[in-house]
Amino acid sequence: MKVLVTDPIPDEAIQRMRSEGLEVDVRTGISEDELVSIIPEYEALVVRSGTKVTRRVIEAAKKLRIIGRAGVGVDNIDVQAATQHGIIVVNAPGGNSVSTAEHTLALILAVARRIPQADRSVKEGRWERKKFIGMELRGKTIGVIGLGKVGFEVAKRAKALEMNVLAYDPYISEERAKEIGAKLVDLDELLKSSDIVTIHVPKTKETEGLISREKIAIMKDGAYLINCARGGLVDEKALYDALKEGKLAGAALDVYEKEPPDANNPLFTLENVVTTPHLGASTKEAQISVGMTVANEIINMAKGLPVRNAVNLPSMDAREYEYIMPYLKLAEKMGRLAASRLRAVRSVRITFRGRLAEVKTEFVTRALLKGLLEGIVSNINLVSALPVARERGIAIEETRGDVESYESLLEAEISNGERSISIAGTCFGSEYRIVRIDRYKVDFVPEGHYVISLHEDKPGVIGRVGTLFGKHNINIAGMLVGRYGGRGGVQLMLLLVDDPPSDEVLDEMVKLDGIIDAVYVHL
Ligand SMILES: NC(=O)C1=CN([C@@H]2O[C@H](COP(=O)(O)OP(=O)(O)OC[C@H]3O[C@@H](n4cnc5c(N)ncnc54)[C@H](O)[C@@H]3O)[C@@H](O)[C@H]2O)C=CC1
Ligand SMILES: O=C(O)C(=O)COP(=O)(O)O
Repeated sequence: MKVLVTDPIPDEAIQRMRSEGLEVDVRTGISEDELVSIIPEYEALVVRSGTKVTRRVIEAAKKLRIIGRAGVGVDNIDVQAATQHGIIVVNAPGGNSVSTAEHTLALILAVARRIPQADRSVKEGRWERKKFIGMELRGKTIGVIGLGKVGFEVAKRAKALEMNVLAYDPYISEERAKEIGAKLVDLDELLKSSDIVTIHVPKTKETEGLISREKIAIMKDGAYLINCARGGLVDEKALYDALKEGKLAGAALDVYEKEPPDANNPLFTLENVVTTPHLGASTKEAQISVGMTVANEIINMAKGLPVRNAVNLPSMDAREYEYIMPYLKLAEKMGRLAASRLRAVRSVRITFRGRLAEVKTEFVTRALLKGLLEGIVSNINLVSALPVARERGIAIEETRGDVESYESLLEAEISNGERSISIAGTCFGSEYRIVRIDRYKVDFVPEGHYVISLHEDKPGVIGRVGTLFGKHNINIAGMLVGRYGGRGGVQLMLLLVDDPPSDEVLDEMVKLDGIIDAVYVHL
């Protein structure tokens, strides 16, 4: 896999990818035009907040399969365009939360005690002790907007400074807020009551301009505003006016509407504004953490393993992820097997039984659809499988239930409108097995070249098949006959062959006395 890195990440992360045989090129600081011209040769792209991964970049990419964001915010990546092109976007949630929270605290203390201004004054030869009167934090109220990973860590640290913590986050539970001693309130109440307002929400269509001129107007007089999340969440012009007029006592900003900002940004002329150049995540620890997370995701992808933190796929915790992994392989193989027997699939019903019914299974469904569609649609993967299946009008139904004799069972009933096939499988640790095809009980690891056929249960059929394959010099490595209902009737045969048979061999096989049909599938 060829990997392009366009923002600075630690050497350790680059070496990690190289040690797994990945070819890594580092080209930091390149323009969009340069990126567009070189992206076609790469399968993976690693960025931070500096590179803008626009639709134009994504459309120019010919082989790109994964974009790794060594950090959290993905607002610099056109995720929708990536999804449409089947490109997985991964980030590294949590790895930089503490560093960003610490930076937020540093900004709060800096603006409340006017440290940068005082530092400048001393270095310029003055001794202005009366000028730099600050505000004690103890007993003051801090309003945390967005009680996610960073917001939570900020709240925790504010408590240690003996502050009252209010939080506004419509997506978080009361219990989570209580854990940290924060009181959940609505946005207006938070703004009216807080001496310090700090923002920790992602930049989305919903949050853009969240702290508008109207919202600033309802803030407490003499309050401070801290933005260590994203530019564009705060109306910079309105913030400037509020600071200039003395409505707000000060602001501390790590992020800007435009990055890098224009040197003549009016906010930079104000004495009561403290600034840093998007440094929240810039610690050695955070960079190693997010860099290694993304490197490992890219290595997983290169090995054909699913990734853990895709923003355009559901996320999973580590235990669920481990449990579900073999089921992803199983589901994909079940999809392939079904596709070999049915052409245009119209409906898929998936049943998760046992422990599997209790975990997040969206990946399993996607893996099954991937197996079903990969022979028909190019560039199908876990990201594109679901939208592509929907686009093609495939009805997808998921149900859950109990099971006896296995810990978990995965069942799929797949139909093309005329015929259907039903397959069931299970996993034992990391090993996956198919245990039923239609009404036939089987038990095999679906790996390798298979010929699957139906035949009349009468003497001589299996011998004739053996002779045919022998004649064409195809070694039969394994054979399994799934019997249903005792002697006679129609039975299922699975042949594991060392080499794929040609269409002519399969035609010859179907013509043999007693054979009803036969298909080849690579599992
Ligand atoms: N300055 C820097 O270098 C860094 C900045 N960040 C930024 O900080 C922000 C937060 O990051 P994390 O805590 O890791 O993300 P997160 O996803 O853990 O937390 C975001 C929180 O915002 C809440 N939220 C979403 N929409 C909301 C709305 N309309 N109103 C109120 N709350 C809302 C969510 O429920 C969630 O709890 C992101 O914008 C991220 O990009 C993160 C790391 C470093
Ligand atoms: O992780 C984030 O969201 C950040 O804002 C950090 O950005 P950076 O990786 O330092 O460019």
